[in-house]
Amino acid sequence: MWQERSMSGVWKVAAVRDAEAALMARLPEGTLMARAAGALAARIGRLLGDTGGVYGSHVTLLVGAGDNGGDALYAGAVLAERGARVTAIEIFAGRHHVAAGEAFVAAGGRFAGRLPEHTDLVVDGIFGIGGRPGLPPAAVDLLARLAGVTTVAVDVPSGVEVDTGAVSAPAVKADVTVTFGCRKPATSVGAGAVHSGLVEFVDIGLGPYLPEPHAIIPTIEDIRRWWPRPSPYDDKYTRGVLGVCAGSYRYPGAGELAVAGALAGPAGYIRYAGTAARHVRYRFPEVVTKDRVADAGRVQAWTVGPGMGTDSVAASQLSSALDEGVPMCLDADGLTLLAAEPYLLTGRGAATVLTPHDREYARLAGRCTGDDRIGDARELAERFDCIVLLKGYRTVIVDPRGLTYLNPTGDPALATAGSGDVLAGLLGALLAGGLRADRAAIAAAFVHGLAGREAARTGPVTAWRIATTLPLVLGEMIGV
Ligand SMILES: NC(=O)C1=CN([C@@H]2O[C@H](COP(=O)(O)OP(=O)(O)OC[C@H]3O[C@@H](n4cnc5c(N)ncnc54)[C@H](O)[C@@H]3O)[C@@H](O)[C@H]2O)[C@@H](O)CC1
Ligand SMILES: [K+]
Repeated sequence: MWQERSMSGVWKVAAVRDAEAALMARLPEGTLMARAAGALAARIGRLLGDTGGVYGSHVTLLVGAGDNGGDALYAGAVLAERGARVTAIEIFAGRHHVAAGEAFVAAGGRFAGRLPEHTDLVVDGIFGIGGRPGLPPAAVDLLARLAGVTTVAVDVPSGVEVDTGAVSAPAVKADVTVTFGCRKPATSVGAGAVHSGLVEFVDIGLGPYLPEPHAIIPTIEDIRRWWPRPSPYDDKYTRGVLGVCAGSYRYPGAGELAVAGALAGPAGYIRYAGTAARHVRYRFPEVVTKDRVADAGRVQAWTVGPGMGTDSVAASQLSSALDEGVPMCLDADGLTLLAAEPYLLTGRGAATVLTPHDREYARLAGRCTGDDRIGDARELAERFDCIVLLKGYRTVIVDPRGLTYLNPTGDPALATAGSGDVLAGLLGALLAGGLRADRAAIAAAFVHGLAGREAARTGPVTAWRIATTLPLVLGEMIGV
């Protein structure tokens, strides 16, 4: 039973089917479909309202053989009653949800063998949670001819693998996906999240019947609740001291960016250790710098890796930081060092967060990320007994027990050099501030994403601009 949080959980098909069966057994037949179709029609009505209204608009339904097509047809019936000209095209000739088809025709909708002259909005009712990856050629052809038309996907974008979000074959690219009962991986992770566009959740009453979710999408309220705040009795030490080992003679910028990210976090004190010390000292007078981790003094957490290099000096810096036995965010070159020495973390008592992008993942896992990003992250978390933050448009965060979170604030603008250095610094500061390591990873990704989006509003995004936007976002949105 996961009633309270059903808005932000993500469930796979088997769990959705079980919950639907349990709920349907208590309701008159057709109730759930009526709820779904009513909400779908309302959402389409709002979209059409933005472009001249429902009356007289041209809506095309792409209708598969199952209940997903039924939802589209019932919604089409509502729109036809409101004066839209609604055309339904069967993807599989002669096969559609019979009762929904009758209601659709009775309301004034019409079935046609080919596309109408003009379409204002297309509804993807080809496949829902019964869909297998890919689309039939007829659907691919129709979608190509409808390119550029506003597209609303029913429940999930057809063609996306529902349980993983993988797009391994042709799939619908929606502007809006209206999803029923709960969110699914198809709309929440991987390329599927991109194909879903804006996801609108419609509550059809499944909440009480859903088990523990496959993954959780944190909300801004979660982040506000978790973010450590100083008490009147705190001093700079009790707020947490973070050690940052990042940057080098060759890449001093990585040190500066990691420290900039860290300074936005809740730690009271940042110690820097590395060969970019001079640069860091000049840019941040508030940071105490040393060349060597071994000389840095006591800290409550370490961020190690960005731009530090992978030579023997870097390896000994990492090993000194590991010796401290405090929580650590290990990123970038630190991950390359770990890939070369996979037993580095064995027997470690303190939490470690690994923050790979796809190429770093491949180095660590010995294989590329595949179609199932949640599965990929879980595999690495189990292997290293660590928390893994696998970066992407929807960053996946898993703990070794398999608890999984999907960050909803990702933005393409974040894919810029040095952006990850800022994230690693911020994450480390949250660890030093005493936040549980999985939450530190989620909170850092969430706020980092918000900062990227905010920075993108006023021009091209650079890592430095993400870092300098963090305090603004924290003040205005998280209330720090
Ligand atoms: N079960 C329920 O309680 C509710 C279901 N609803 C809707 O029902 C949907 C699920 O309906 P169905 O279970 O009928 O399944 P779908 O409507 O997803 O379609 C399944 C049909 O398409 C075929 N198919 C799937 N992938 C294919 C592919 N790649 N190529 C060719 N054929 C393929 C299947 O063999 C099957 O005949 C949900 O997504 C949702 O839209 C909603 O009405 C809400 C209530
Ligand atoms: K669909």
